[in-house]
Amino acid sequence: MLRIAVPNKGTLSGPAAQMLQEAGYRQRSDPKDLLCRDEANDVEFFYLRPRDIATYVGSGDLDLGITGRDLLIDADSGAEELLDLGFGRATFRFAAVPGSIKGDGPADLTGLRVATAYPGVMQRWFTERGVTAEVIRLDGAVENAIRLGVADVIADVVETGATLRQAGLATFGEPILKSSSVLVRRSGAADLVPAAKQLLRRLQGVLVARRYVMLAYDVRADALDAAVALTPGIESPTVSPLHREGWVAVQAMVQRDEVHRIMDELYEVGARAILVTGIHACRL
Ligand SMILES: Nc1ncnc2c1ncn2[C@@H]1O[C@H](COP(=O)(O)OP(=O)(O)OP(=O)(O)O)[C@@H](O)[C@H]1O
Ligand SMILES: O=P(O)(O)OC[C@H]1O[C@H](OP(=O)(O)OP(=O)(O)O)[C@H](O)[C@@H]1O
Ligand SMILES: [Mg+2]
Repeated sequence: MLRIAVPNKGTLSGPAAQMLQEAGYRQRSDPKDLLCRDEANDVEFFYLRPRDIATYVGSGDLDLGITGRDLLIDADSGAEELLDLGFGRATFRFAAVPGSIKGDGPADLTGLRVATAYPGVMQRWFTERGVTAEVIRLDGAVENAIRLGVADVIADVVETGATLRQAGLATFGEPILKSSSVLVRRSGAADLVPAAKQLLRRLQGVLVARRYVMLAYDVRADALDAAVALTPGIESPTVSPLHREGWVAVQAMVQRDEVHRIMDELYEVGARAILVTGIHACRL
């Protein structure tokens, strides 16, 4: 039975379970459950702290896991990214009291105290740049470390930036990394077993279903080339004859975030009855 690690709490937990459900897997009904067997798919889900997931997968005790890219890098435990799952996007950034740091380059941090819940990410970042700084490991509420005099600078997850603003801090410098939820496996593991390949394909299918919509419209045959140039689809659009002579119906997948622009342009080339429908599942 395939063994998968899923976040049990926190930002990634709900969206991870939702995505697995959309991919056709059974998920726990009680948030206190730490194990859920999906007999039909021959998969067992273990609900774990997202920070621990790379450790279990890196050791080979679990086959695959869902965690954050920042947590994967921080753990440095022999697990590697297999697929970006697209939710839980955040940047990992330096922040300080505005004006308190003399510059925003790595060397400007020399000798400073940097508080973070991601000491592995930070140690590596400093080592790679040959900068000596003191990394202070905290568990959370890192923003408080500066006003409490424990650190000069923090390095933390920033999503909306609201937490930093409320603490009177501002980001500086380039983002340390861009994080997202990721599917991970043991580094350098042999080929995926069939059940793991199937899970990967299903998750890729969910990503496509989320990214694309189905567009259908009618257009005069003499404007078909112009319309199809706007909606080339994945392989090629489906074109079927309409009962009304000289008209055809077209169906093609288009990216959700482009659909309104494409509809405007289709209308301009003469397309009518332009309809958009969602895709619930997909295997390309
Ligand atoms: N707004 C956010 N706050 C915290 N983590 C976020 C946010 N957005 C995305 N993430 C990602 O979620 C992961 C951290 O999840 P984790 O469950 O450890 O912390 P959390 O969501 O802050 O929960 P808690 O602090 O309550 O334990 C990281 O990969 C991080 O990049
Ligand atoms: O940019 P924002 O949208 O404000 O989100 C980022 C903040 O959210 C998280 O804190 P969390 O609430 O998890 O508390 P913690 O520091 O105790 O983990 C994270 O550590 C940042 O502080
Ligand atoms: Mg947190």
